[in-house]
Amino acid sequence: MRVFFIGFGQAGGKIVDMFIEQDKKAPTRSFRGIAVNTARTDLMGLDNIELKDRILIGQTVVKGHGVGTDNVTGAKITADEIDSIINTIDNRGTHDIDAFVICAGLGGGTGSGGTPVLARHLKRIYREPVYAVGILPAPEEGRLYSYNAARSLSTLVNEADNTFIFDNSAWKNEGESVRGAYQRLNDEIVRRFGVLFRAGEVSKSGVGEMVVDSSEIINTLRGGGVSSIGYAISETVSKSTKQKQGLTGGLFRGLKKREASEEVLTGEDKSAKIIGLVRRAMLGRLTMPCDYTTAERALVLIAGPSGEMDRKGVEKSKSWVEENIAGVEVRGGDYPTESSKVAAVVVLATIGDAPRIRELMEIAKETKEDVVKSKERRSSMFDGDEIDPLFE
Ligand SMILES: Nc1nc2c(ncn2[C@@H]2O[C@H](COP(=O)(O)OP(=O)(O)OP(=O)(O)O)[C@@H](O)[C@H]2O)c(=O)[nH]1
Repeated sequence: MRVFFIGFGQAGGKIVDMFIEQDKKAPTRSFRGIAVNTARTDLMGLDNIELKDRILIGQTVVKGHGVGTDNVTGAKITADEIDSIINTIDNRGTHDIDAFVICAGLGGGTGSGGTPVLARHLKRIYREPVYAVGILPAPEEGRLYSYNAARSLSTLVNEADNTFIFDNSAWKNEGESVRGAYQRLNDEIVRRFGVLFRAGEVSKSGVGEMVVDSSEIINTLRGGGVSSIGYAISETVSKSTKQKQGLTGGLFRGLKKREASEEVLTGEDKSAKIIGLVRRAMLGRLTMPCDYTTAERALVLIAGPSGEMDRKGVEKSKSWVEENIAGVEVRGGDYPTESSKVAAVVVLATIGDAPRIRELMEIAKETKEDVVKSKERRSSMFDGDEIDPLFE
């Protein structure tokens, strides 16, 4: 899939910078990316996004210092400067892309406010789908972050074609600070979404047993709402791969009969391994912990050495996923990579129930009520006609 990434705000910019770094190491280029921010230093800290693709917005308002966790200002600045953002996107070229993906931390100000605004405009202008990767704040970051995230997300789900959620709190370790975990969390994000977004691209390693192209990803995400991703990886170099690599010529001929009977075994072995990986991906830690049985659609992707790809394994995995989710639409396929490991990604699309999002909405509601109450209290302090103001 050819993806145009937009990193909005600090978290988004860092993550897109990593996607571009990953793409530079890949045999073929699938990604391009820009970063948008109100903070100059955040933009300067990036390594892989070209300087001309880093856009500083809101200079006249916040003078390059960021919006300080105020997402209403983030949204306003983005709306005011949408033309210059779209111009940069146009200049970078959009004719050959399959989708836009906006990445942002939803708890801050710039990315949180800007992402829904940008999604709306991209959808208005381009035909390609617009997805978001939204990072949820950990509760320990405070209620303002949760409030921002809830407001941003509830707006975003109506603007983007689908929103992938990554929950910082589910991924940081016990006793670890969120900030201290950023690098590791970002690695996890880029690894998972890298496998997903690279699917369908032509690779030097050949084509898969069951090719999956970008239209299948797009159809999986068509339901909108929020989605979560599972991922698992295994060491490969199975017995059959070793044998194929090591046995040639006379030696190979001599062992042909034995190998033929082993092939059956290793064939089943390969299927079993893929099914096992897919189960681990779906039942393990998801980018957003949620009830996978409420997913409306799913996509199963296997990436790894071509010798490890197995049609039957993918088919069986798809059936297993289908038995376990609410909907019946399960797509899937595989593609070869030059890695020595097999990776499985399961996209659980359009999730019907996610306790973490319910919790976030609840915190936001309480926060809003508290803000209203405290405003009323404050203004009531100065109520009354007993004291005359100095002037009207
Ligand atoms: N996973 C991850 N989360 C991050 C990272 N940086 C910040 N966050 C989270 O993102 C939220 C804050 O968003 P930022 O991107 O820092 O804020 P911003 O969009 O730049 O907005 P302002 O700084 O308010 O102008 C918080 O919940 C942070 O925990 C990162 O590198 N990785």
